[in-house]
Amino acid sequence: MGLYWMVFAMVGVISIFRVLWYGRRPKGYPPGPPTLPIIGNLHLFPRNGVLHEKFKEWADQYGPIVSLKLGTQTLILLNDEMAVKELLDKRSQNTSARMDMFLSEFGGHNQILMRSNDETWRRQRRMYHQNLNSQQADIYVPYQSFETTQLLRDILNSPEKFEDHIKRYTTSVGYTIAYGMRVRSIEEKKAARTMFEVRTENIACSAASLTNEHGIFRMLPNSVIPFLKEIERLNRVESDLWDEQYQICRRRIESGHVRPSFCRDMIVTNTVKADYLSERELKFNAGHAWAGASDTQFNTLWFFVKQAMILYPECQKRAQEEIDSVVGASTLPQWSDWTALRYTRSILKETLRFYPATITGGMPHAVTKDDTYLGYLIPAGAGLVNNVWTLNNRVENPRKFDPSRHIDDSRSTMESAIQADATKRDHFTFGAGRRICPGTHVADRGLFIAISRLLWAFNFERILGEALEQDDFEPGFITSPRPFRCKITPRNEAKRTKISEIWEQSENFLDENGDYIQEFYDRMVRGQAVTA
Ligand code: HEM
Repeated sequence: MGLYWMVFAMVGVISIFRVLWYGRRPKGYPPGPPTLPIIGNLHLFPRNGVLHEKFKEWADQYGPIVSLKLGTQTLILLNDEMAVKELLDKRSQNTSARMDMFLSEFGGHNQILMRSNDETWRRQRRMYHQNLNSQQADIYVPYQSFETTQLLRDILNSPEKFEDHIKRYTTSVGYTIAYGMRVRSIEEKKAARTMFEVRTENIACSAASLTNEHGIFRMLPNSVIPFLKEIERLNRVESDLWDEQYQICRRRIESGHVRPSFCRDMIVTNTVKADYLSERELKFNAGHAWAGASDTQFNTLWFFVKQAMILYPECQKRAQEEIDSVVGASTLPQWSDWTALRYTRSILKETLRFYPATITGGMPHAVTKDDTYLGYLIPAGAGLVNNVWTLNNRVENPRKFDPSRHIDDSRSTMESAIQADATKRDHFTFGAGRRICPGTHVADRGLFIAISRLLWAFNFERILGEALEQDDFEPGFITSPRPFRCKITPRNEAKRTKISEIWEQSENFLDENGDYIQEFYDRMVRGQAVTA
């Protein structure tokens, strides 16, 4: 009996010890804030959405790499350029996995952003490299140019709805690049509304993260946990959505119409056995290109209006003077003006640095095997955060919006990201290493064309008496400014007339549903200019 109780007591003590051990930072890990048993540092995570500021505070206090314990999981913040270059770029073979995430199990692990770096991810990624590289991205410039002509017309007609118009622009550009079809209006297009519903379902994501941290939930049947039912519903909605768009694209190919798109190119090039993707994987790849291109670019352009136009009117004026002298008052700027429009291009770079839509660094990379850096253990399974807010603010006078800091930099986002000296990167907004955003070429073009044309067309002014705080963000995985109002007017009467004329010409290429007519695609495929 005595022995029985002794064993029982020992097992009890060991179990309590083990439970209390959870959440503690083991010896040799990078430094970080003190932990509590079981929860680690979870209690220190702000509830009001200013996580990026907390990450910066920890970086300032503990140095270039900081470790955090989230229950049983470890998160490591990379806070300087050297850490990102060394760990995410140079050691990418070991740092391109994703953390074990419950959310990624839904949809059969087909969401490229969350999928770990297995064979299917490699094939999905390859499709992006093949079909959205810089030459391929050039093919889609006519879509982006066309869509800006509607953007200008929409803002001219209802300037107070500028936010909706920008959202339509990026959603339609994403849709045509993904599938070769347009979104004339988000209200009219159910698929676009559904895409945003699924994409912005943050509550489900944060609920699911609880399940990662407390693994016991993962053993229970999904039917007994209420938020899992919601995630399952969302994933069914998403799967049906991608299926529907894919089938439309497929039918168009079968009927012999050439609509340049990522989906079409994937279907056509999906012939190499070593890189073959199943139909379901193709559908998800196309769907996530659309989703990945829409809210990120929308929020970047919305931020651009906020600071470049409203809070820093002198930058607006300088860019307008540049556009007038380089391009001329009556011609719309083009993608080919990237090199000549130095200041305008710098406004884009500075917007991405100043207000990264992926403000907490996007999805953490994960470590496959134990490693060391600066003498600290980087344990297998830990998440590595490209701590973008901290990294982007490691410049002189960081909270001054100053495009001239990029004036001599004509590199594309990708060229800048892969250069040997990471301290010369323009910003860290698109990530790093093997998981860097594969949409950078498309984003450079779509954002530059929109920004230069908005500056060409309009004056943006602050509404007197209305408060507008510079660093006030909506919390979220993809952040946005808090909604604000501004006054938007054509720069002069000649611009007003020109915007209407350009839209009238553009409309000739649309059918009654607002989709492109065959001639648009024919000219695009032949490389002929389609619109202004
Ligand atoms: C302002 C525009 C954009 C921003 C700021 C942005 C940012 C990011 C970031 C930070 C990541 C994670 C990178 C990492 O893990 O290191 C990412 C991944 C991704 N982005 Fe973008 N992105 C943008 C536009 C686009 C566009 C236009 C597309 C598609 C056409 C796209 C498709 C993707 C995909 C598929 C991934 C997942 C890659 C993977 O996990 O392997 N993004 N993006």
